Amino acid sequence: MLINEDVLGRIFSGWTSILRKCVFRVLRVGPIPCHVAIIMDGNRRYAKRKRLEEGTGHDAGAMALLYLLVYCYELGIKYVTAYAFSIDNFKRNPEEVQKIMDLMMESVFLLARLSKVCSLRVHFAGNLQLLSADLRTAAKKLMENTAGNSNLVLTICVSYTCSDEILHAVEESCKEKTETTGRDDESVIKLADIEKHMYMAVAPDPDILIRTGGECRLSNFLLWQSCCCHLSSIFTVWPEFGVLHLVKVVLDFQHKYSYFARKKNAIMELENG
Ligand SMILES: CC(C)=CCC/C(C)=C/CC/C(C)=C/COP(=O)(O)OP(=O)(O)O
Repeated sequence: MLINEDVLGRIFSGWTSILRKCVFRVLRVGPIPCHVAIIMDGNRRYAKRKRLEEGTGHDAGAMALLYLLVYCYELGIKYVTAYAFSIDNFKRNPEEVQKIMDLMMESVFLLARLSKVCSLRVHFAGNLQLLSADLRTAAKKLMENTAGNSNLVLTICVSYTCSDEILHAVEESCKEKTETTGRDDESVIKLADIEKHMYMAVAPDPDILIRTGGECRLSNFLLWQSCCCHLSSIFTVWPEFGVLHLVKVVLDFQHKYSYFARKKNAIMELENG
C-alpha cells in the first residue's frame, strides 16, 4: 500500500514545498481558475511500465490526487473534481473493481485527516446506490463531517456518468414539479430545475478539464458542465502528474483567459434574458 499517514507530512515540508510556494506566488499574478476537473487516466499503464503488481497503479493514482489537492489549496483553486470511477468501470475485472473500492475506503480516512489541515469539504457525486453499504456510509459520513469546511471543495465522481446524471436530474425535476404543481407534463420543467438536481450542482462549472494518459475523450464526464472550459489533454499518465504539469495547464488557461471570460459573460447574458 502506497498511501499512508506520512504522506501528508511529506507534502507540506521540505525545500520543494518552499520552491512550490514561490512559483505559485508568481502564478497568482494572473487569473487563477476557480474549478479544475480531472480524468485520471493511465494508472494501469503506469503499473505495467514500472513492472509493478497489478492494481498498484491505482494506489499511485490516489497519491497523485492527494498531492494535487495540496497544490490546488496552496495556489488558491477552490474546487477540484476527480473522475474516480465511472458506471462503466463496474464492467472491469471484479478483483480490480474491489481493489479500487478498497482504495476509496482507505482514501476516505486520509481525506478526513487532510480536511482538518486545509479545511477541505468533500462531496461524492454519482449513483451512490451502486456502492457497497460500507463505502456509502463512510462517504456520507465524510460529506457530513466536512460540510462546514470551505477553503477547498473536492468532488469525487464515483458510480458516475454524465448521461446518468442528466437522467437523474430530469427524473427528480419531474417528481418535484408533480409534487408542487400537480402537473406532470414536461413543459413545466425549466433549465434551472434540471441544473438544481444535477449531482454537480455543488460546484460551479469547471474552468479547466484535464485528461492525462494522452487521450482526447471526455468519456461521459461533465458533458453538461464543460461547454465553456479549457480542455487539456496531457500525455503523462495520471500517477506521474505533478506540480509542473499543473503550472503548465494554469499558464495555458491564463493565456486564453480573456476568450473564456468573454464566452462565459455572453452565455450568462443569454440566460438572464
Ligand atoms: C481518493 C480517491 C478518490 C481515489 C481514487 C483512486 C483512483 C485514482 C481511481 C481511478 C480509477 C481509474 C478507473 C483510473 C483510470 O485509469 P485506467 O485504469 O483506465 O488506466 P489505463 O488507461 O492505463 O488503463
